[in-house]
Amino acid sequence: MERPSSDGLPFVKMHGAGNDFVIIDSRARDGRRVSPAQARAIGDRHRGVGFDQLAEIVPDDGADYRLIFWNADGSQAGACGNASRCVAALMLAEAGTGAVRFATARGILAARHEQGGVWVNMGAPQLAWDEVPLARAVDPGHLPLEGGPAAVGMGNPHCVFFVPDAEAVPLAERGPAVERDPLFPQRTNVEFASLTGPDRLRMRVWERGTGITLACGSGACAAAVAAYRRGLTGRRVTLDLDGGTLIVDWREDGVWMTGPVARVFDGVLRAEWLAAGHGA
Ligand SMILES: N[C@@H](CCC[C@H](N)C(=O)O)C(=O)O
Repeated sequence: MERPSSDGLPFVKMHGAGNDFVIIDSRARDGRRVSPAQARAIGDRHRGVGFDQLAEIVPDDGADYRLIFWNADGSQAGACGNASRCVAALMLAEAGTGAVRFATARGILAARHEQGGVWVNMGAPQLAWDEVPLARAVDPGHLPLEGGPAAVGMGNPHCVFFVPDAEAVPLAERGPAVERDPLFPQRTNVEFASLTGPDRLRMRVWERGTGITLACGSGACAAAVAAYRRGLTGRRVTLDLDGGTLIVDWREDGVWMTGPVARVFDGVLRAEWLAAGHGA
């Protein structure tokens, strides 16, 4: 079989609790960057590679690296907790250090080895209506929507519903309707969570720009923050998602999150495929 041409675009495929990512390192690409059309083409699960998010690593003057997050529909996201953990696992191994600092659209975040895993500090939750952001001044703790969900920003918007049974929610119907509710000027990620034990939530997710995913790290952070604020849990919460379990710990210096990480395969997007207009 013909080997990939050397001028193709290398990538790494990873997942964190089933939330899957294509990771492209643009630090040595002479300023070339992923375009929205390329992100959509690479994200096509039939004609491309497929991902929930594409994480692009670019250089940054004030941090070890900068991350740009792309959704499968070609839109960008200000935060992605699970991709941040996956890239941090690569970077911690590459740097041979115990900690890294990386820049994102919401500022500089940190990740480090701790308690046998890779933890990422997703920063302070955004709890004011205009920080989430919401379209008008309502109480983000109890939104005027059916079910009275909570809105929490984690660098991206989240709408968290606490329901008796997350399994019973028709996610494919409720998710897109809430994602595009006029209360969310930038659309929103949508989470349905049920309390299943002390400091433990079962959660299912509809992600803005992607749809149903097996896990969402920033969503887990938002749900843990909302659960604490409602008096349902303490500040350290275990969340069981469709693809695995995440742990969130809301500390003085930010909302920390950890969970499983796997490097699945390395590949090269063929130069011919890219040049043929797939994502041009
Ligand atoms: N999978 C993510 C969140 C990805 C971004 C989201 N779809 C958005 O548009 O905000 C995570 O692990 O946080």
